[in-house]
Amino acid sequence: MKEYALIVAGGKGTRIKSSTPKQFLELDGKPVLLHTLEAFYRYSENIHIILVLPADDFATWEMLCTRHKFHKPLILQRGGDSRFQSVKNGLDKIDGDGLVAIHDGVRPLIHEDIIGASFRLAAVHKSAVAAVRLKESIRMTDQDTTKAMDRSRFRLIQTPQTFQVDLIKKAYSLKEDDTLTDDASVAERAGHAISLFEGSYENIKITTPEDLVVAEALLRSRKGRG
Ligand SMILES: Nc1ccn([C@@H]2O[C@H](COP(=O)(O)OP(=O)(O)OP(=O)(O)O)[C@@H](O)[C@H]2O)c(=O)n1
Ligand SMILES: C[C@](O)(CO)[C@H](O)COP(=O)(O)O
Repeated sequence: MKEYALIVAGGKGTRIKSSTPKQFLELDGKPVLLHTLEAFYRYSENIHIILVLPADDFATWEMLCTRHKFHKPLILQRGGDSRFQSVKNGLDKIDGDGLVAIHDGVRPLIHEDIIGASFRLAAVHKSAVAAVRLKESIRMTDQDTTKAMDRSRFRLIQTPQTFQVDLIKKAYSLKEDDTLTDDASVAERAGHAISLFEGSYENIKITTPEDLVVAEALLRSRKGRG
């Protein structure tokens, strides 16, 4: 089955408060996004990568990304005003069937084993979404009151989120809704059951400044492990 990776890197990174979008900030000597792309090519030299870049200054980001030569060229696409729009634009670049792993460009610590597991499981279950258990207690808050919750019933959801191409394209053809924060919620809204699999605590999303420090430390420790 044909395998695609749809890497969304079209955001502005407002929460990290940097003038350069966070996917292009340097992490252990190279841009965050390059770490992410390299992990997918480590998984497979034959994977088809669609890379969604910010629509503002698209030509600049395009030049930056094509300067680095991979053995298989990236398929570039313009992002939209929301992650939903960026994923939808990226899916437009896929013709025919297969499986697509949708992944945040700002999760540079993704490991090729997780990518492989997501494709294997999606081939069987039509969807495969990386998730981890909570390591802390949680409470539900409601104005002035709070209530302890059973953490064993919850998962933190990561990417990759891998789907059959036709399923996820149809799901993204429905109307955008702000409450749909990931691809699993978009597929679920379209009536599909979502299969979870074990992600990794290392697969962090660079969202706020301290995440860069943690990512740098994790990358160094990986190098130390060889
Ligand atoms: N319009 C958008 C918004 C987000 N993303 C991508 O979706 C992933 C996860 O989004 P998030 O961490 O929220 O990124 P930003 O939207 O850039 O960050 P912020 O919400 O802080 O502005 C990122 O790789 C980001 O580049 C995208 O492709 N297009
Ligand atoms: C897709 C995602 O990374 C799964 O955890 C997450 O929902 C993105 O959220 P954000 O608020 O747009 O960063």
